[in-house]
Amino acid sequence: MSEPSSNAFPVYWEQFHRDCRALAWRLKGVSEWKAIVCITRGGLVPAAIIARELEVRMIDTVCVASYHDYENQGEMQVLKPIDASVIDVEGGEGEGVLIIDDLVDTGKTAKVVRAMLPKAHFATVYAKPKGRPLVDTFVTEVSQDTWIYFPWDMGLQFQAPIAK
Ligand SMILES: O=P(O)(O)OC[C@H]1O[C@H](OP(=O)(O)OP(=O)(O)O)[C@H](O)[C@@H]1O
Ligand SMILES: O=c1[nH]c(=O)c2nc[nH]c2[nH]1
Ligand SMILES: [Mg+2]
Repeated sequence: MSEPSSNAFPVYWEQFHRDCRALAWRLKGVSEWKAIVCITRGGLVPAAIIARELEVRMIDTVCVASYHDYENQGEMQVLKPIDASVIDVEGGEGEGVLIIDDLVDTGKTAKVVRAMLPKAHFATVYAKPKGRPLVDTFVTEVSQDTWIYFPWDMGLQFQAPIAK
């Protein structure tokens, strides 16, 4: 079991959309992107925004699960591999393929997916220091003891006044 995160980094929809657009700007011109592979489920929303901005229409998923319990990573399971039509793009190693995830934390997910397409470009919106060496392009780094709260995981609730 890992130490609980001591900092919280809540991300709102508007900020997330802006950060995904910033990532698209960084990726524009890096390569002629032939396909996007998004790592479910966290990569689905950024991949939709980036595919729209970079006009990529060939989109696939690689389905993995490892955080079965909040903040505690278990054994990595690959539920669905990358499709052969994407593996075969440009001769098989991932040249011109963009892999998208919402964040890299320990780097465990990135390591497993990178091994599937070694020449693909790996991009995330957020990165923590342990996983950062596995990412080619990202937008914002947060400390390792920060937990990022995504808008799709949150809801509105009453806040007690600060004075209380
Ligand atoms: O760098 P790591 O320590 O491997 O952590 C990063 C991964 O953890 C989260 O996914 P998660 O496995 O929780 O599944 P989800 O995307 O379905 O929420 C996140 O979306 C990344 O894919
Ligand atoms: O919502 C999340 N926030 C995080 O900081 C994180 N790290 C791994 N998996 C994560 N999921
Ligand atoms: Mg994920």
